[in-house]
Amino acid sequence: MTVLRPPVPAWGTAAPTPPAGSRLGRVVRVDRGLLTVATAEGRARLPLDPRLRDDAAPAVGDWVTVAVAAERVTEVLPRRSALTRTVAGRTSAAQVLAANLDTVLVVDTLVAHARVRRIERFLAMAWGSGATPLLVLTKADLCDDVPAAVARVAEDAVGVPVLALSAVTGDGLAELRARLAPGSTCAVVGPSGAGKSTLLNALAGGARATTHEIRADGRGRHTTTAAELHVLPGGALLVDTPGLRELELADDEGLDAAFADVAELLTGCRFRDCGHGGEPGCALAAALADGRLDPARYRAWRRLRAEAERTRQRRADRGAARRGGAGQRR
Ligand SMILES: Nc1nc2c(ncn2[C@@H]2O[C@H](COP(=O)(O)OP(=O)(O)OP(=O)(O)O)[C@@H](O)[C@H]2O)c(=O)[nH]1
Ligand SMILES: [Zn+2]
Repeated sequence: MTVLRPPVPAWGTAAPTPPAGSRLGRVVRVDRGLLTVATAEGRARLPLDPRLRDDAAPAVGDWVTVAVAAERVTEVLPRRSALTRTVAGRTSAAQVLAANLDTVLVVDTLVAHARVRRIERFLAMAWGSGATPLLVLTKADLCDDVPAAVARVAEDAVGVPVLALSAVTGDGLAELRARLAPGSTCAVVGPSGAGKSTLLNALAGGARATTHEIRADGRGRHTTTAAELHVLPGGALLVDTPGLRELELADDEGLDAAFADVAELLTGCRFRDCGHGGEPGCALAAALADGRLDPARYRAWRRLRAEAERTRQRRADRGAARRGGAGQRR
């Protein structure tokens, strides 16, 4: 096997035991058709065993087994957690963006957003992945009253730690680094312009290669599709996943966690199948009426729930079509 670079020094706190007779590796980069895998011997660019192609493709962060003699990845080991998005289009297949994450950094700015509304879906996505979300609020240098802004957001981000920082002054960066344990794996998600790239660069130091390239034909910038796992100076591992723009919830797994307050209220509805649309004894209606539930938060919950339901329905339809014997795979 061709050793390209020294191996990833920190193996992750939960490295599985390699199956007998094979070598264990972690996927650190995915390019079209080729995986860069770090093993104890070093990094290698390897193809996937053709027999595996019909299965879910490995993602950055996946633990895999490598057949040394054949120089190929033979097996993707079960994932502890996975950050997924639904691929746009008719099929709504879930694409794994990053596997085996411990922490998902949900990034937004402290400027001009008093509430957590626009990142609720990212929090839900983080909870749904099985990892623990950490809310990072950037551009503290542009915010007049950081503690007040943090307090407002923290109120809606139930159960999620909130950290404020500035990539310009460096304030708060040390606190964030201290939360990323050596050997743990994290990823960064958040809306456009939130400061994700800037934060990644600040965390990774020189370790991160640019993901923006100038197109040879002069038609402007494009973002490479490669996702990559970087080793941060402190020993934590960071998944760099470009293209998280068109986020859609793949399921409602994360919703109850992101909206724990709403989920709690729901248990009080008189009817178990309450549609919360004016039925008698609806606990949500009562909470809205007496101000315990913020109407905007309620609307956000309904929107995300409907989105998850549409995705679920499309998946079910697709599954039914496949079982119907059309014989079209993938
Ligand atoms: N003042 C200040 N500006 C910042 C900070 N962090 C990022 N910025 C600026 O905010 C703008 C957006 O930052 P990016 O890092 O490109 O944001 P992004 O989330 O990666 O955006 P997309 O690539 O569109 O997803 C840039 O002009 C940054 O220089 C900060 O802490 N303070
Ligand atoms: Zn109800």
